[in-house]
Amino acid sequence: MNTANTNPVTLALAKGRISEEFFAKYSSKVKAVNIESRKLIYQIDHIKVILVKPVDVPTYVAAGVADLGIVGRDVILESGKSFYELNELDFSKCRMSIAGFDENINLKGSITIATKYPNICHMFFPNARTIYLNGSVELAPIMELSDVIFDIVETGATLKENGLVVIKDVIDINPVLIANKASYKFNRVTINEISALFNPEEIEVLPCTK
Ligand SMILES: Nc1ncnc2c1ncn2[C@@H]1O[C@H](COP(=O)(O)OP(=O)(O)OP(=O)(O)O)[C@@H](O)[C@H]1O
Ligand SMILES: O=P(O)(O)OC[C@H]1O[C@H](OP(=O)(O)OP(=O)(O)O)[C@H](O)[C@@H]1O
Repeated sequence: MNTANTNPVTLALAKGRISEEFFAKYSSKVKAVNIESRKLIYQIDHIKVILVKPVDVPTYVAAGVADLGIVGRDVILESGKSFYELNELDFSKCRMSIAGFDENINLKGSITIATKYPNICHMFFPNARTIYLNGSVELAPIMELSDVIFDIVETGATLKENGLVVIKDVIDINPVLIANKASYKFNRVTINEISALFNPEEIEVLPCTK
């Protein structure tokens, strides 16, 4: 990743779907990354890329251990942590929606919502009771644990295969390039150059030797 300024920068990249789609999107420019590898640190010129569980990216960036992060807006909102948001990135797009069986349910009423995202859910549906689940959220209304779910929808296949329908689309989700506020203040030129690189895509990934 060539920029005029070469101050060292650490980028926490959400491991899994986002890192895979990030490397796929930049595949013509990216080399020496084996997606199957267990390696967690790569060096892209002066940028150290660390592969981090999505939910942990805000923790690394808020602590300033990573200057930059790339993670879904869902995770950013749920974390409640404060960063600068530099770029919305154009891959791994999805949306967060309310889904269930009854399209006429009153979403402003005292309903029960199962979700992996209780904080975001409370922002949009303050009257609802939320039940936290860590995955397979679609099961909750089927098993009568909740009235509806608040979850990520991409293709809609999971909802369809489980007989659920979208009742309300709530928010569009993209990966976002975020910056630690102090890092941005002291390293603004380098970080702005990196931010600009994410559109024209000039990235070369090399294994980290340290
Ligand atoms: N169909 C989808 N399902 C889930 N997340 C999606 C989808 N499409 C895009 N995303 C984005 O990808 C991110 C989740 O990636 P991934 O599924 O690899 O992680 P995860 O399974 O939530 O995390 P972990 O491995 O820590 O449980 C979300 O935060 C969201 O921004
Ligand atoms: O609209 P679709 O394309 O079907 O994608 C949406 C599904 O993908 C995610 O689940 P994930 O695969 O992350 O598994 P999880 O249920 O264990 O969170 C999400 O929670 C939905 O279940």
